[in-house]
Amino acid sequence: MAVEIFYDDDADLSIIQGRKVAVIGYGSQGHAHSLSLRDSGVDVRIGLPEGSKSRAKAEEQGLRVLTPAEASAEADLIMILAPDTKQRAIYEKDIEPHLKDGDALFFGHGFNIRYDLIKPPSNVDVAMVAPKGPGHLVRRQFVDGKGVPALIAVEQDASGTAQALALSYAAAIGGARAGVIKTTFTEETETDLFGEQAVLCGGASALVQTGFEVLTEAGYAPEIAYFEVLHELKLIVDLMYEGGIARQRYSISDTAEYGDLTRGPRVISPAVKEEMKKILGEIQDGTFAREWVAEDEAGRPNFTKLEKQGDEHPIEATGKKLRDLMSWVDRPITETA
Ligand SMILES: NC(=O)C1=CN([C@@H]2O[C@H](COP(=O)(O)OP(=O)(O)OC[C@H]3O[C@@H](n4cnc5c(N)ncnc54)[C@H](OP(=O)(O)O)[C@@H]3O)[C@@H](O)[C@H]2O)C=CC1
Ligand SMILES: CC[C@](O)(C(C)=O)C(=O)O
Ligand SMILES: [Mg+2]
Ligand SMILES: [Mg+2]
Repeated sequence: MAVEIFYDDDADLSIIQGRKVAVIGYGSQGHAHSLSLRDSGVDVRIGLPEGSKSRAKAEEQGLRVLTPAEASAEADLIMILAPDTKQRAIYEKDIEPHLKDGDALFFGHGFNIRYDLIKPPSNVDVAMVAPKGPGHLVRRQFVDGKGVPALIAVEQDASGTAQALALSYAAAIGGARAGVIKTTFTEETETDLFGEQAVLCGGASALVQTGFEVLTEAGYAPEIAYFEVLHELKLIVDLMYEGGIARQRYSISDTAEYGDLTRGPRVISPAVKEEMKKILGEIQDGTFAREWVAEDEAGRPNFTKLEKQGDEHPIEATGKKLRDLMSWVDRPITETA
């Protein structure tokens, strides 16, 4: 089925400019949405708990910070940009008691609706604006006059105008400069989880670490291995981003292209594709969501252990040393990261 793609000309910015928006959370996505909404002329306030380390940052950046309950009570559109595993508790304690007829409840990812963790009342719009990129780059691209594409979805259309509202919000954070695709909470959740697990984060990180290990274990210099499998990956992916895999193949040598065509399928073998299908199945049947929610409730023991192992991988120390010598990389992740 053909998708519907919307651009700035299809969006009416005045719709979101007429709302009182509360952004709950001020992390990767929260800071990007809030600052870009404000820069687009939207009345925005931030909801953060009293002890949150992000309060000072949001205030320094000129935003009004309230508690999540105060922000929800004041607003008529509430965007939840807290961690997925914390959203249900925040919703029940700080948001649900303040929902009024005509309010809108927005999400940046469909996890809590797709897996029935949050069940909103029928008198509010429930919609999603999910940028297809990390929050710090969503903000950086907005500031640079560009935009990260976004998905919008409407789960519940109490007002009859929820889609126009979601599109207006997406335009205000720069998404409609690049393209906004209409989807469902289910499609966004399942494709997003699959993308981050199998390709963008899980697949790419494991590919880079494994390539580094193979080279260094064979006795090659870690610095050369780093440049080869991590630093240059960005340059190769830049070509894919600009012109697809064909542009990448146009720019590389024919020796590289022959290796790409013949060896690539051996690395990403049919067994890898089978494993990817299994991972997708675990997302679709809720296994991953149940595992992640239980891991979080248990205090994240496995997450913490694996994160530490990743931080201690030798590629990190090698990379830090080399990036310190390149003034244009390793910019701090700040407002315009
Ligand atoms: N990271 C990304 O680029 C993307 C994320 N998303 C989605 O966006 C949502 C937010 O993710 P992300 O930006 O990564 O989250 P982060 O972990 O970066 O930030 C979470 C924010 O929520 C705050 N927070 C924690 N607990 C509470 C609470 N009880 N009440 C209010 N605020 C709270 C945190 O405060 P403190 O600073 O004090 O810890 C922090 O500011 C998720 O649904 C995610 O799936 C979607 C697309 C991409
Ligand atoms: C790729 C990871 C992501 O889905 C994103 C930045 O889009 C996330 O959840 O952070
Ligand atoms: Mg994503
Ligand atoms: Mg995601």
